[in-house]
Amino acid sequence: MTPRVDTEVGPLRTVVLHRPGPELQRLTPRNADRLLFDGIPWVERAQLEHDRFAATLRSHGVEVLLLTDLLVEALHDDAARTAGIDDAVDERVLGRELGAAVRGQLAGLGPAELADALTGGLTFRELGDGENSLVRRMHGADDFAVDPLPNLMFTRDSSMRVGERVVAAVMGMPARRREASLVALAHAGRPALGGVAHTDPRDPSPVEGGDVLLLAPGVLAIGVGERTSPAGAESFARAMFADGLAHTVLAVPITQRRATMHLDTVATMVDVDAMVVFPDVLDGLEAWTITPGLHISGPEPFRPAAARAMGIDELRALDTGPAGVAAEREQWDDGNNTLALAPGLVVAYERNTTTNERMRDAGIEVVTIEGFELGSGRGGPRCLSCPWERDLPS
Ligand SMILES: NC(=[NH2+])NCCC[C@H](N)C(=O)O
Repeated sequence: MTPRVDTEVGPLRTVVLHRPGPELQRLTPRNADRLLFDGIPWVERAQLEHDRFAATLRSHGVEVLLLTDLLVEALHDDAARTAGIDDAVDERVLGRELGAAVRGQLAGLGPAELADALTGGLTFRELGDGENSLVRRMHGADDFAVDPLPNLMFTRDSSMRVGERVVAAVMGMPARRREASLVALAHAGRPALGGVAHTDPRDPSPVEGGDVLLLAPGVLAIGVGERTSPAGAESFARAMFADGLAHTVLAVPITQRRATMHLDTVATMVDVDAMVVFPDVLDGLEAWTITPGLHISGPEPFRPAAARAMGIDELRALDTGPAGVAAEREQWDDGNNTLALAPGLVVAYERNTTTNERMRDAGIEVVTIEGFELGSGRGGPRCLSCPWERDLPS
């Protein structure tokens, strides 16, 4: 039977994570902004935190698939190798001659080394000796000939599973564009896992997984803001309806700024009828309701619209603490970005003490992990995980 994911909170069986690797080693104060990091992580420590996160999931009976393992396996296949290399080598940056040389260099690598190069990138210093190229001479030795993908560990954003379907995202930010094709490639090597289908390969409108919340079977919320555009939400809704994967899609406007880059930075589901929400947005959150045939109504307040679509009386909102500085600090540190292991059981960063306490007061069981280095890219347990299989909540 093909694994499936229908909700945010059904008992989690299998998840895809990416253990941060050589790509994090590339971050410097000069490139961090462009590569979407707010700090320079201590890499070994980030890996340790990630290993502990994976161990926490395993101790709750969750099978953990690591993206690098899938990718290396996929890169045994010639077509996959060519696709990965084609996507990584940008002739607009390298020019024709050097582009060909870099292709040749990558083609000579074994699957594991190629996976390292595709995720960690290549600097001009790391290119083999070769032709007398203006491009080579005019670039600094530490400039990137192939960009690294330091955000790859946020596996939630680059692909998502809705029902049986795995959808490769269309990434909104140039720094993350290649992640989605790399992830698609990694999964394509494992057809047993269900395969990947793009919403529509001709459609470039962005939709990132951090914006897509499976509120209940057949009911999706899509944040529209910095990463997902109205056109992306519309085409995603159309694709979901066409394949019978949703009966209602709620498009939820969120402020276009760094702190609220995805819907899951301000709200995540913690139980079948409850979310943890950043108090500053709680009252203002609205939704456009879209149903098959692209019938659109709204906007109206989000929670009643969501409850109606979900067929429940009320969608409970637990907040991050009283609006103000404390809540703002914890929202920035991904206090609202929880990963549910089952209804009423979530993984959260330890540091967000107020939010965690409030969730516990409301009867939610909170398992904490450290996230001091992992969080420097602005992502919490939900962003760091792409559920591959969940049971339906009972
Ligand atoms: N689903 C999420 N909230 N993901 C967080 C992604 C963080 C990443 N550095 C970015 O800016 O893209």
